[in-house]
Amino acid sequence: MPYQFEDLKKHCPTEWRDYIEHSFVRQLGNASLAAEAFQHYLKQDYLFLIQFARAFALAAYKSPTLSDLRQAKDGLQAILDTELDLHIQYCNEWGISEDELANLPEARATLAYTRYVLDTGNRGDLLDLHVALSPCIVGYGEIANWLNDRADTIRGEANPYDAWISMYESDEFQDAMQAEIRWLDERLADVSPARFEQLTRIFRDATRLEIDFWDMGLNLSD
Ligand SMILES: Cc1ncc(C[n+]2csc(CCO)c2C)c(N)n1
Repeated sequence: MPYQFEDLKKHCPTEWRDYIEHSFVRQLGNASLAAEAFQHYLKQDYLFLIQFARAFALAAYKSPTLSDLRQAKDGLQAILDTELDLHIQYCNEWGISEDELANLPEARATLAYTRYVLDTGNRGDLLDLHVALSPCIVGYGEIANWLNDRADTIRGEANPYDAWISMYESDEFQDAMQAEIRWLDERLADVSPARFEQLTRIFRDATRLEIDFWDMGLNLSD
């Protein structure tokens, strides 16, 4: 049986569930999340996205074909043209300028996750890098869908975090998630069991670092 993206998730079910169904996510959905926690998360996510933009640029650099280049470019473009706009807009509403954002110190969870992905991409090949990036791309799309399926999720003006959910449930992000899964399915089909084990480790580590990122937001840790 050839491997598929789904098999990566099957090899770390507990970590994947702890990431998707994290308390931060539940509270964001039912509008009970403390404003300070969301602010702390979103400010750190601005810094995170700048490093992740570099990781997608690294994927472009490591791309041998035009279609691989396009896949990397789509990720970079989504960060620069869509995702960061939401962060800048929320922060403007709170009176935080972009200059201030750019000069914030990085929390340890931000440093650990972003540098882990960049290092994995630097020393490994394009597949290692895409596997390291996949919990972020696929996870946030899944989180938006998971929240939408829950009865206690509050949508619209009654939830200050509605714009966040809307962004990740949008066709643009859902399509990007599907494109990433297709890209990975095609490459994973050819890997050996030993190589799959290596990739599973990367996937699990990146998923654990996503959990730490939610914890950082909830606990206001720096
Ligand atoms: C900690 C953290 N993890 C994942 C995302 C979501 N995300 C980051 S880059 C990207 C792909 C292109 O937009 C997506 C979906 C985030 N914002 N912050």
